[in-house]
This record gives sequence, C-alpha cells and structure tokens, in this order.
Amino acid sequence: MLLYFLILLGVIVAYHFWRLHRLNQQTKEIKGLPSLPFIGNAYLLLGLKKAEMTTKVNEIISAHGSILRFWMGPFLWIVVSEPNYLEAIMTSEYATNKSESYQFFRFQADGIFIASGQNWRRLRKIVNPSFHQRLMRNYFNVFKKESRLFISLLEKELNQKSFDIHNYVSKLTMDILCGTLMGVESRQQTEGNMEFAKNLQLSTMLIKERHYKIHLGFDFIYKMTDGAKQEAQYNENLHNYVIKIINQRKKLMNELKDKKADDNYDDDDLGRPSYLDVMLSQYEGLSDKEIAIKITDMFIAGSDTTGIAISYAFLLMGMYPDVQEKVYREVIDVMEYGDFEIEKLSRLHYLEMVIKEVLRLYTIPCVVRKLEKELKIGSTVFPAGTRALLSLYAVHRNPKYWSNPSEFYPDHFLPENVSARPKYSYIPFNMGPRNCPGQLFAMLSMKTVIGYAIREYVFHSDLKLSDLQYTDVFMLESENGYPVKISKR
Ligand code: HEM
Repeated sequence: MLLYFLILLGVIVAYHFWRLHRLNQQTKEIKGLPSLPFIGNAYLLLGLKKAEMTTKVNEIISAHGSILRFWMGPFLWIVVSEPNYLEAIMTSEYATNKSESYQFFRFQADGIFIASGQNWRRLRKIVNPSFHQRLMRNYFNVFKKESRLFISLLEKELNQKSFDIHNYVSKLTMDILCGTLMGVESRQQTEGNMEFAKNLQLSTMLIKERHYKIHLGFDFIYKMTDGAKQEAQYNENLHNYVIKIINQRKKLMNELKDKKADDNYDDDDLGRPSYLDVMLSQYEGLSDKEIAIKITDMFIAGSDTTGIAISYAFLLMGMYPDVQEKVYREVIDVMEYGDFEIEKLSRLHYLEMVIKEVLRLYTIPCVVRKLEKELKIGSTVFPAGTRALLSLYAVHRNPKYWSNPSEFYPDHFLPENVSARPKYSYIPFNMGPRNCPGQLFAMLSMKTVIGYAIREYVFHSDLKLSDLQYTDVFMLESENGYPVKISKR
C-alpha cells in the first residue's frame, strides 16, 4: 500500500516539474524574476499586510516592464501592460474566460463577473439591453433626483471639520443603482447605514487574501480558517440586503399590476421593466437567497466603482483648487443654474477630463483572463491555458504614455495628448467583448453628481496626493478615506 502511495506521489511530483519545465520553455522569451521551488515568486509577498499585497504586486509589475512571468506557487501568470499586448488579448474571442482564482468570489457573488464560456455569453446577452442608450434618459432622471438629495444632505457638514465624503457618496450610488437597474427606491441616503459597502469591503479583503496566500487557495484549508467564517457572515449580510431589494421590487410590481389595469395609469420610471425583473424571470424557481448570490455582483459593479471614483473626484478637487475652479466655471457656463439637461452633459469637457484622470489612477488595477487557445503576439507565445494578468495599473502609470504618471493631472486628456497615445494605453473600463457594459451609465451618473455638487459647494482638503495610502478592493481605494471640508459657493 505504502509503495503504491509513494509511486503515485512520485508521478504527481514528476508531472508537476515536467509541466513547470514545459511552461518555462514555451515562455522563455518572456522576462521572469528569480523564483523558488513550490512557492515561485510568492516569496516577494511574504510578511505583507493584506492591504499592502496588491499595491506590492502592482509596483513589481510597473518596475519590470511590459511583459513579465510571475509564478504564484504552481500557477504561471503572464503579466501584461503594453498596449499592443493588451489589445491583442482584450479583443481575442479566446480570451474572455476568467481565471480559476475568480471562483474565490463565488460565495460572495456567483454571476456574470466570474462567469466563463457559454454561461458568460448567455449572461452578457441578458445584461446588455439594460444598458441601452435609449434607457439613459430614464436613468438620468434618477441621477438628478438623487444628486439633488445628496447636496441637500451635505448641508449639515457646511463649515464643519473634515468628514469622509464616501459615507454620503456610497449611499447615493446605491440609491442610483436601485432606482435605475433594480426599479426600487432604496432610500439609503435618508435611512441607510452603509451596511452593503462595509460588508462588501470586509468580505472582498478576505477573498483577495486567498489570491496571495497559496495555501488559502485550497477550499478545504480555507474553510477551516476564521477568515472563511467571517467571510460567510459578511456575505450573508450582503445577500440579506439584496433579498430586501428583491422583495421590495416584487411588492411594488404586485401593486403596479392593479394600478396598470386602470385606464388612467401613467407609467413612471419604477413601473418600467428593470434589470432586476429580467433576472427574476431568468431565475424563476430559485430561492431569493440563490438569486441574491447570482445578482450581488451587479450591486457591487454598479455602486462601489462609481462611488469610489466620485469620492476621489471630490477629494482631489479639494487638493487641487485650480482644477476645481475650472470644473465649476464650466458647469456654470454649460448648465447655468437650472436643471441639468442630458444633451448638455457631453459639453462638460473639462469635468470629463477630471473623471478620466481619476479613473486613470484608481480604476480596477488588474483583471486576469485564462486563454482558451495559444495566442501569438509578435514573436511572443502565450500558451493555451495561460493566465494573462492585464495590468491596468501599470499601463496607466507608464511614463512612456503619461507626462505626469503619479500626479493628478487632468491635462493628460487634452485632445492633443489623447491622440498622441496608443488607444490601449487607457482602458479603465476594459475593451473588447468583455468590457464594462456600465461605462456610459457610469460616466453620465458621475458627471451629474459631481456637476450638481460643485455648483453648490467648494471642496477643501488638508491632505496631499503623496499622503494617500492605497488598498485594492475592487477599485484602488484610499486607506485614508476621503476626508474633505465644504463651504458654500
Ligand atoms: C467608474 C465606474 C466603473 C469602472 C471603472 C468599471 C470598470 C469595469 C472593468 C474594468 C470591468 C472588467 C472587469 C473584468 O474583466 O474583470 C467591468 C466589468 C463590469 N462592469 Fe463595470 N465599471 C464601472 C461601472 C459600472 C457600472 C455603473 C455598472 C453597472 C451599473 C457596471 C457593470 C459591470 C458589469 C456587469 C461587468 C461585468 C462584465 C462582464 O464580465 O462581461 N460597471 N467594469
């Protein structure tokens, strides 16, 4: 028996080393860092705190050029940050699958974000219509309504000491998401307590840790840890929130059914079919809890990302008063003092440059794709099965493309600077078939919120950009929070 076991073990170890050798041979043209047996390059991350790991990975990537081999234990990641490689991978129909490590998210959210293959293609077809341009006009009414409420709630911070504006913004973006895609008024701004945002951050930090601690990658080990129990609790809180929204929508639809029978019924925005209705019909027969797990990712993608970007915009405008003044002048010139009009949003050029610069610095730092087929880019071979880590962080901070890579410098987006750069040097929403479907929604909502607020208040900050420390949750978040003071215009 022992002999059989030893032979089996020997075969597994021999296969493991043969596989590593073969992958090393196939990718030998790509620069790598010295690696150790079994743990590969993971030793570079030893002793780091959770919050420091992605920042460290991002720094390593930025320091080692456009393409790099990185062994995370037995897994080979090819890290890519040159526009031509990024373009080839993002636009390839054989590079739409997510790597296995995204499965770590499945207890938190098992939807489109982590899906691969046919399942992803099916979900993408269902999701796309909710972002059709013609719906934006309806969504815009919600952006405006929630922005007006937001500025009225900020009033109590007038001329007070510094406060974290993200406490307000994260509720605002949740209300925007629910009022549009979910078809309910979630009233987080007036009645909420950031429960979703807080649980999301805590759960995601634990999940991210699994990417960098090789032993936690094994489910059976992870499940024995305190982290797994904590994650389950945070996830339950997230799902309970989503279930509350599902039930609110079901109740509203029942009430509307009766009203619609009335000839005088006038359909309002909440009465129209929403993304949530589509998903509820797709998942008929599943329990509310099971549906919640499948759609929690839309709550994350739709509120957390824009929330962080808006909070950064206020913080950075507080640090750079000249930029803020220019945004203010433009908003007054274009919108004057009345209600915003959707047609005029495209004339807010400078505000758009500011938002783009925020996203250059702080968008999702990287995404990982698993290649279905071998991909040859120039003379470089990416073997089938490669996990290609696309570093948005590194390309967005590469001095070859950005005159002030580590600064907040909206002029990076002056038309003459944009045209001098390769297209794939700026990809905050990704490109290709697996790009962000919420891009237009995000840009319009961010412009509306920031535009309304800047017309009302001046933002001040005591911090400097160099004071900020970062941690990667989904976006690259500020560990210092987003502290600002406000005064009346
Ligand atoms: C500043 C705001 C946003 C940024 C920077 C952003 C960025 C991204 C990026 C980089 C991806 C690709 C992720 C990957 O491949 O792993 C993505 C995917 C996605 N985003 Fe966004 N996003 C934003 C806002 C939104 C909004 C507002 C929504 C919905 C209301 C949304 C919905 C989605 C969805 C559903 C996906 C998954 C698409 C797929 O896998 O096919 N995003 N986003």
